[in-house]
Amino acid sequence: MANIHVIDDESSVCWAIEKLGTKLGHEVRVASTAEQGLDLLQESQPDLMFLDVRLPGMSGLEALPKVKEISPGTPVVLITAFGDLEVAVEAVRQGTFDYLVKPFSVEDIQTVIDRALAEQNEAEEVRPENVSADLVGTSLAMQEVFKRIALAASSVAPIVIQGESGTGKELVAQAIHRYGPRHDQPFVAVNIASLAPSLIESELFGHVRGAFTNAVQDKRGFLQQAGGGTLFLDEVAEIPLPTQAKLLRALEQREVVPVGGSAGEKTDFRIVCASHRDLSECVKQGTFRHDLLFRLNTFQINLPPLRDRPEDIPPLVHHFMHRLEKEYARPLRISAAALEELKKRPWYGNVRELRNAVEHAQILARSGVIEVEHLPVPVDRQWFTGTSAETSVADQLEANIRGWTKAQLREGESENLWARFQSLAEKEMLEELLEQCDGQYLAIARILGIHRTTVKKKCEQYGLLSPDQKDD
Ligand SMILES: Nc1ncnc2c1ncn2[C@@H]1O[C@H](COP(=O)(O)OP(=O)(O)OP(=O)(O)O)[C@@H](O)[C@H]1O
Repeated sequence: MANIHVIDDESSVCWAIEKLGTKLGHEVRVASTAEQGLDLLQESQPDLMFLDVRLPGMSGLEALPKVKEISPGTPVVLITAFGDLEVAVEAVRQGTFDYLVKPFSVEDIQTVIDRALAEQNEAEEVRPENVSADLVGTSLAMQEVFKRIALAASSVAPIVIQGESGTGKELVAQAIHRYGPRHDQPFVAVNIASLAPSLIESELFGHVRGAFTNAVQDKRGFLQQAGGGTLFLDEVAEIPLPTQAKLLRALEQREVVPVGGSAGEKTDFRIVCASHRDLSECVKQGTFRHDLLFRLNTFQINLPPLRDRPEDIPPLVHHFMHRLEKEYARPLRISAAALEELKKRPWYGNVRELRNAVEHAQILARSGVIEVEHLPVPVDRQWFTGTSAETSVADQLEANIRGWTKAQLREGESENLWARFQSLAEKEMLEELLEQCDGQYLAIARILGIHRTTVKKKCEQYGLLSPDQKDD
């Protein structure tokens, strides 16, 4: 039997925890203010405490250091109706065990009680400096994200952030850095998709003078620049396979060898990666090394698309409006109808699209009130997913195959039609894949779902070998 204290001014919360706790065989004592709770604590030190953040008089966060002083071994679960990133960070920083966002279910309470009593205070330290409210979100999904950011910041493990474009992956990476122990060291953000594929390796690892035609002097790469701090690799799935191998080596050995160099430079950076692609899928398709994913994916944060958390739209709109008010030094408001309209839209471009829409509307709203007619037209899904382009390529291919077949028949070239078509298609596909996969048969075999020796045989058959192609 454990001794549990609940400090909350909402009697229904006290009641629910008391009822469940008693049912589980624990002794539960309740208090409705922090002051009463501290008195209770002087009488008996509980095995677990539930503490509301918003209390009349002294707040839960103010009471927390006193609780820790009186009863240092007691795991504390913070309860908040207004959970935000700062609360999450502060909660973890102060060594609280967990925090619950209202409304929560009986199952949530039971999970927390079971975990706390089993583990007895496993919370870790994070630094509180530079707390900022850049990441906005009141939805439960975002509260979970804040909680994971706080936990990620308290460790130095590699982190993978997954989410559609515009969901705030870079902001999350910045927050992990800002709240972490390396916050006063560099934060180096690199969007791999924005680099020319042929330059990715030298941009990441640097190069020595003379390594290639334009390498007129030694250059430090992003990995070296991030030394001591955090390296954020956005769109990490776009790193070519050979460079992935080099990145893995650098992470394992904490040493960076510049392109054209022979000696490695010791470096120590924390790596945070992001991708809008499912990296496990990329591994299945052979475009991402499984050992690298294994190395990077110690802890994952998934950012839900904005359309799955519409309750975040009003606070985000007000956040962006507030920033514009400050930038343009003029008050800005939004009509209820315009806000309703924004809440209804699917936001395939996520928060970035919403931010752009607010900025667009602000320019047109000369009176300072954003109305429906000031909003831009919703952007088509295909614009973000590229499905229309892909469909039209597929359509073109189909049409071309029909056209080619007709032409062959017309010209009386029907002999071995199937074999001729197959070799035509195979050759083009293999040629493209050899280029994409830097000549590695194994990677091509994974993508095609056929055996490596078949790939090799076919490449030889079509004369696609070149002396500089590496055989994995
Ligand atoms: N929760 C949020 N609160 C406030 N601003 C946000 C939030 N999420 C995203 N933004 C804003 O939306 C824009 C896009 O965010 P960010 O660049 O972090 O997204 P991303 O997921 O990294 O996008 P991409 O994958 O395209 O690089 C930025 O202006 C960012 O400030």
